[in-house]
Amino acid sequence: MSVTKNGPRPFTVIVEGNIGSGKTTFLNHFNQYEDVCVLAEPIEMWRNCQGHNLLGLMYQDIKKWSFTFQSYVQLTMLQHHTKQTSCPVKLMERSIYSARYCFVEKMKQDGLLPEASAAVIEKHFDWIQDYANVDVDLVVYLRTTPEVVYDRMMERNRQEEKAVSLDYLKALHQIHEDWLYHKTLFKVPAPVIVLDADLDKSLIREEYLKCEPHILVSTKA
Ligand SMILES: Nc1ncnc2c1ncn2[C@@H]1O[C@H](COP(=O)(O)OP(=O)(O)OP(=O)(O)O)[C@@H](O)[C@H]1O
Repeated sequence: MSVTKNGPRPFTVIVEGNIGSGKTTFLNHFNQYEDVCVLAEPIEMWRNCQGHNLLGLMYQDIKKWSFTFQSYVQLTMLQHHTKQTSCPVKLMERSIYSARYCFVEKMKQDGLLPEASAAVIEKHFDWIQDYANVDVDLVVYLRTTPEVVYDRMMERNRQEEKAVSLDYLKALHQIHEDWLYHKTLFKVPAPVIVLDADLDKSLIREEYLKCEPHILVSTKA
């Protein structure tokens, strides 16, 4: 446990990357370690907010639902960041950071989130950063090319993602790149490990093993 301004918290790792970059697969690999608290697939919460599929609504009518969706994403991410665990390591799929820096930013750029709505999300985000325990220790960036993740997305054929275009994935890719690779866009919340996530499932294990020692630092594994 490291001690921050907000008290003790586990060594916290966030896993970031484009849609279809393999975040869930990466996180599932770490389920084998009992000292690691794995918080995967926040998408399942977005699909069921008291019976409402907010992800589906967002894709059906982005202008109408963007604020509702992003408010809920921010809440679910905050819940994951602050979730208590006795494990020395916490591994999270996405974070309040990618929600704000990648997705809210893209919606703003595209004029899909009114400025006043974006301002409210940003106010919440700033408050959370100042007063909640959302610090992280490591970012794992699953780096991909847009064409590869587009093929994966088509193959998995998620109902809600039918409207997602290659152009959208290219734009999201660029935001991830500028944020986590070139480090020119927004503040990076922790040191970044970059993995080649274009690799096929049969070869990606090697990449996982490369970063394991950096993640399991505080465990007995
Ligand atoms: N703020 C946001 N944070 C995360 N996803 C968002 C956000 N806004 C919209 N989305 C949408 O949620 C869906 C889930 O994408 P995400 O990359 O989080 O998971 P994934 O594609 O299942 O990950 P992977 O395939 O890498 O395991 C996508 O359709 C994405 O466009």
